[in-house]
Amino acid sequence: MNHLVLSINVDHVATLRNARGGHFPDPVAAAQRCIAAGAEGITIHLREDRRHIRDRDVERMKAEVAAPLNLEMAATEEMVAIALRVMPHAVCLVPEKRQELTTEGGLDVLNAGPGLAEAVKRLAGAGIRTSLFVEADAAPIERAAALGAACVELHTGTYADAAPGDRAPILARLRAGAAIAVGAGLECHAGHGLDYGSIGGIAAIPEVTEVSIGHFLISQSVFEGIENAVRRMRALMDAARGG
Ligand SMILES: CC(=O)[C@@H](O)[C@H](O)COP(=O)(O)O
Ligand SMILES: NCC(=O)COP(=O)(O)O
Repeated sequence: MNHLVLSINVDHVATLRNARGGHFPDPVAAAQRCIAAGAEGITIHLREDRRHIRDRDVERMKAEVAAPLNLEMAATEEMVAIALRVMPHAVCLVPEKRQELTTEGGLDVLNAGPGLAEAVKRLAGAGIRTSLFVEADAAPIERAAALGAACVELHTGTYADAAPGDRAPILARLRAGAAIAVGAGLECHAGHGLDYGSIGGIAAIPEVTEVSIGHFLISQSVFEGIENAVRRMRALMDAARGG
């Protein structure tokens, strides 16, 4: 089967750093270790409230990590300006609520105002691979293609949070969504909440070409080290992909 790219989200290294207000642990150093261990990209989410990743982290990540940088952000004027200045390899536009603990679902692409279309146009026009974080339904996926996005990232949080015995219908919806995305000419990515137990189902979807995984792997690093956690995830992905 085709290769599945693993992009590690290091947001929660910054969460730990910010807990004490200093410089340790450094999310850039963590990202470098992930790449050395076999990850192929780094994802960071610059939130409007800067609760974990901060502006300087975005700049350093671009300058100091030799791997494609995927910047997750809301489609606001402030964030678009930052992306156009830093020029990450990729931007994934996500919904964002200040009160949420984490991203709760896909973008409401169908009811989005002109700001979303304008953001896609400016980012894609600057040569940044632009993705929309969506639920695995035909309407938002097809609208993402119509807006000129290069990719969609399917929200896997509902699948990952479900009990293993309840996952089959959710996985079937993700599988169908991935086929719709590719049929619409989009690259199909997936992410949110994935762990060692849930990655197999997603990695086995051939249309999915990239996954981003963060909270679980950074947490698991406490027990087995970040390099081992990345290697183990990579091995599970490869096994699900058929070697
Ligand atoms: C868009 C997405 O799925 C996320 O992973 C998001 O970046 C998570 O944000 P937090 O890292 O703040 O939970
Ligand atoms: N886009 C998903 C992501 O970056 C990581 O999400 P999570 O594994 O931290 O839930």
